Amino acid sequence: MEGKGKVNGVAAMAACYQGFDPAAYLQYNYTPPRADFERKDSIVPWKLACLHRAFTEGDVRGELLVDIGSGPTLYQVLSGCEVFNKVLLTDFLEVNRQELRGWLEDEGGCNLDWTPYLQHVCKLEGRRPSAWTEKAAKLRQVITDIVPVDVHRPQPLALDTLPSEGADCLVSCFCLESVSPDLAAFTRALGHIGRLLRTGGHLLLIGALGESYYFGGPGVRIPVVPLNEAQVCASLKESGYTLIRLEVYTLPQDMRVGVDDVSGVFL
Ligand SMILES: Nc1ncnc2c1ncn2[C@@H]1O[C@@H](CSCCNC[C@@H]2Cc3ccc([N+](=O)[O-])cc3CN2)[C@@H](O)[C@H]1O
Repeated sequence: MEGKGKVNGVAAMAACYQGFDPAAYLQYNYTPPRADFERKDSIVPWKLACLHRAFTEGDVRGELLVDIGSGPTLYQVLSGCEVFNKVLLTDFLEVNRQELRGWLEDEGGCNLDWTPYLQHVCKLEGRRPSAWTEKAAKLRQVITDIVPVDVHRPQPLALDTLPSEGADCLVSCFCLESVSPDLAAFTRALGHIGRLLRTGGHLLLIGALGESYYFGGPGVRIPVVPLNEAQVCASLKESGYTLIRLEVYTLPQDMRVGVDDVSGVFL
């Protein structure tokens, strides 16, 4: 039964995603109050500060950074693009890959203005906010491709996508728990993406705690496997990772805006 449940669960998740609406999703999660750069306790500035620290304080740098399940967002690689020569973006849905290409081609074909994000990360880097145009150019220069991914496959990417030794670093934000029907599938997916990483490479994983659903568009309710810190740590250990640091952010009441039932964020 477990095997049968596994196939149906993953197939059912893929069916849920057919209604995913990038523009609505960006509106729900990447505009104020969740993305309010004037508020220290807003979620997006917290995430950007954690990613900035991870890519500048540790020895996390190298040739290739791969973002697993990019969705329609770029914030997850705004710091990493300064310390990796190549950045590969990936997503399961063509609509999201198209959204990312729209920004890359800089012809106004995207649904969110990333300027405040670029300016905020420049500030974190001690640069003047007007350096955001240089950061945008840097990002467009290092993003080598935007490719399909499926974390439920033992080989999540097409075989010839990565060099034989794998990626130096993976980043994955709010993806695995939102695409896995249960904890076992979440843990298996962690193992699958781990095989894309070279020995000694780093995984930066951002995810939701206590989330059981979210809206991927108007009326598009997508089930999520609710996780707590202990389960995240156990799944990482079980799929072969050594945990370096875990940080948890608890959502203030006014960040709970009805688009999901997230109670916290881990990184
Ligand atoms: N099999 C698959 N393999 C890889 N990617 C897949 C697969 N299926 C779907 N995908 C791909 O994964 C998806 C990634 S977006 C997932 C959204 N995660 C939940 C949402 C996000 C969010 C954001 C911000 C905050 N916050 O507190 O600030 C909270 C939350 C919690 N709600 C989507 O791009 C889909 O296209």
